[in-house]
Amino acid sequence: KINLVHGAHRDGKRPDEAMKKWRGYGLGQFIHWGLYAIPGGEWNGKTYNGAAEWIRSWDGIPKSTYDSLIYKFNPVNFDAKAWAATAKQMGAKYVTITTKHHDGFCLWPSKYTDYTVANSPWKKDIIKPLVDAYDAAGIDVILYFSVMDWNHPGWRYDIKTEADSIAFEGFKQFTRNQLIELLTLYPTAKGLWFDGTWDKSWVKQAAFADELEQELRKLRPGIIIGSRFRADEYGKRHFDSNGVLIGDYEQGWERKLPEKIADVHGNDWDCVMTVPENQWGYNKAWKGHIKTAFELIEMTAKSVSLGGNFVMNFGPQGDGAIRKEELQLAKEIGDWMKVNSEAIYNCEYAVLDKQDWGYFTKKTGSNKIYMLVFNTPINGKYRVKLPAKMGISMAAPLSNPGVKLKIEEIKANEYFIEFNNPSAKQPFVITFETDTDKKSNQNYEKAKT
Ligand SMILES: COc1ccc([C@H]2[C@H](O)[C@H](O)[C@H](C)N2C)cc1
Repeated sequence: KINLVHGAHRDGKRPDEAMKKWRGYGLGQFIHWGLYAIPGGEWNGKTYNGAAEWIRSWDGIPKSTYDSLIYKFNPVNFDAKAWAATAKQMGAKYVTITTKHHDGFCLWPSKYTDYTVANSPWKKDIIKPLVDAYDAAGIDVILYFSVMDWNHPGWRYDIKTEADSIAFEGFKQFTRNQLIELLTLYPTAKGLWFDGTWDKSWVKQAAFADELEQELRKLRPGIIIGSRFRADEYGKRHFDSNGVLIGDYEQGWERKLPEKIADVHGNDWDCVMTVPENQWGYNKAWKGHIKTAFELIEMTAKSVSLGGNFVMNFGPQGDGAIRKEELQLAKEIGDWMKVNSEAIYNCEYAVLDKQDWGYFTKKTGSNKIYMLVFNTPINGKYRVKLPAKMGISMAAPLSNPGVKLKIEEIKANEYFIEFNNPSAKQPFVITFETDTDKKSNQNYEKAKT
């Protein structure tokens, strides 16, 4: 083990109530909204091929021209309650909202820069109504904050000269001021989601970032900060030089999912996912592969089955309305969650071998197991392997608990649960209970000798 001052200060899952609540969310919403939603991936009739929220970095647009988009920010169709209602009916338990993306435009009236909503035609705070609306809907709010700030004169990609160093010192104080301002203005926020922390300039600030993280945790006890905020003194990010996760949960799962439980190293984690292949901010061209509700539900099931949460991104339009395709997905996911969310909320890795028909989840603190079925076996028999001495009882469709499904023990600790569900067009859930004393329940049929 290397002696580290600014590596991880804790190992393993945080045991406190705030983190237990986070662990049980299952499904979340990401919102990417800002000036980039106005051009929506297009400029002077030409489409930008990168991610729409990165359009400022496109050679095709002078930076000052992009920056003057502030004078066009007037989202007449913005309705915080409507956004929260969409998330509520979808079944999201938390939302991560961009307060400031890389372009430096602040959706709150920060007093540390003029580049905020206060100096736009809209004038009003966007974050406050959103925090209030989501809090009222019972959806916890996490504030996304990009450290990299293309608008601030003190930002540097690396520190090469004395002048860089002086400028960046000012930038570091500005960043600290804005973070304290956000936690002070929006005290109900449950976490900070940091981005724009990969450049050398910030990676070299191990001591400053470590002290700042500790200051923020003292200011807001219980606040949740993931592995994207800071590097250790050797420049290691996410996992420190001893391989220990820095922060409260792993934030490396961006547009990708772990395959097996070993991939998550016993840590908390969530996956943040775009609906198109790689568009976070609003992009007019809704092109390439657009994930269906079925795919997004399967990613949610897979995430929870591996002990994580799944966060689906929304990129509201420049006028403040959520695009109809995203509203439709939210509706379809919500309809599925209405029937099956018991298998998602407050569930965890079931410590059972994955089977071809889908994913296992386990209700935290109970012996209830859920089988989330995405691939129905032609013979209607669902294979389940249990650890030795563990029994299985009362298998039933989650949507129809009165139906007792036949359980056949086909060999030691291996069972078929029979369920013919030919009309299934949507993923469905079978549930059963395990108990440690196998002798106690004889309702499974011994394999025919
Ligand atoms: C350099 O590759 C990047 C950098 C930043 C991102 C940003 C996206 O703009 C979005 O905010 C995502 C959550 N974040 C990682 C994506 C890819």
